[in-house]
Amino acid sequence: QVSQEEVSRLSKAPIQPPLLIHPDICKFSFIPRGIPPNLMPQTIISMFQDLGLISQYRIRMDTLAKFVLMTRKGYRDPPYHNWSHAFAVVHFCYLLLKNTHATSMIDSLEALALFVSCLCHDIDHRGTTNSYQVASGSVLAALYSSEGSVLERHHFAQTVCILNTEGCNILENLGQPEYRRALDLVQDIILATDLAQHLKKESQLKDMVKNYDATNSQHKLLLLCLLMTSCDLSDQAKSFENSKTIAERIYTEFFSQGDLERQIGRDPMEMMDRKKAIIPDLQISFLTSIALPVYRLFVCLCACVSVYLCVSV
Ligand SMILES: Cc1nc2ccc(C(=O)N[C@]34C[C@H]5C[C@H](C[C@H](C5)C3)C4)cc2n2c(-c3ccccc3Cl)nnc12
Ligand SMILES: [Mg+2]
Ligand SMILES: [Zn+2]
Repeated sequence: QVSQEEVSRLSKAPIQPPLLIHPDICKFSFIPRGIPPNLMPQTIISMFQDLGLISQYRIRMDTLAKFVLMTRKGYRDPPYHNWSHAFAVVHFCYLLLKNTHATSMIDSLEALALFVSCLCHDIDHRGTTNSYQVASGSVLAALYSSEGSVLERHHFAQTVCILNTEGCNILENLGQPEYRRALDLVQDIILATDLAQHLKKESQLKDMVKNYDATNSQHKLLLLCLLMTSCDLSDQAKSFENSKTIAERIYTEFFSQGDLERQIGRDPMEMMDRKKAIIPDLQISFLTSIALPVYRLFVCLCACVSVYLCVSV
């Protein structure tokens, strides 16, 4: 729980425009960690406001404040999958929604669902992977391993749990059909953050990008998943210094998991094994085989859509 005092302090604070919180906040090169952690909740509220989501969906300020604070509380503090990662992902999503054609390709409910998904996509992450949940026979594996994407199903369940907490339901003023659609979108988008699932969709994503059809709901969903993955990996799209710092946090998590796997008598994957992993090599293969293709797809999509927009105007 969060204290009523904290909620009312945040909900009564005047909403400053994002640029007043940090002059570089609207630049893709901005490192979100430049925002002090105690200012992150109000920066998120400021982004909600700037995207027009508060007025459009009649979100009560005290509800939004409690929702953001409960979400922050929902994150643990592993080296990488913590609140500051969630904030970095939300910030990139804000920039995407402000600066690219994405807004012409998705409607405002989808934008709301994407933004909320970015905030909540790793809630209660333990700093270990899906395969470790299954290998260690964790409670989450017992709950979700039959459907796969164990962690991501848990992140979504935690999100619903917060929305169902008294005074936290920021979607309460949506009509019933919109509410249903928003929750279904948040579920699909959070599930899309399982990289194993993203890799399986590679060919569908390529096809969507080539013949993007805004009336095709499958294309819309694939686009939202691509945007979500772009946000989740966005620390790799910044300065080398930032990418290196983030990779170090990720491998700290991976190697701790490798140590745990040894303790339960299992042989860790190379990228989890501090004795075998060569981080530069692993990062080059991650960037070339997973991260770069994501951003190339997005750039290609924007090119295709801007041609489409010029032609259709
Ligand atoms: C910099 C960087 N490096 C990363 C290197 C590797 C992997 C990774 O999960 N690899 C795979 C490789 C195969 C096929 C699937 C399932 C498993 C087997 C494990 C993926 C992730 C990495 N990652 C993420 C990230 C994004 C989403 C969830 C978790 C994380 Cl950690 N965000 N940034 C980074
Ligand atoms: Mg995740
Ligand atoms: Zn993430």
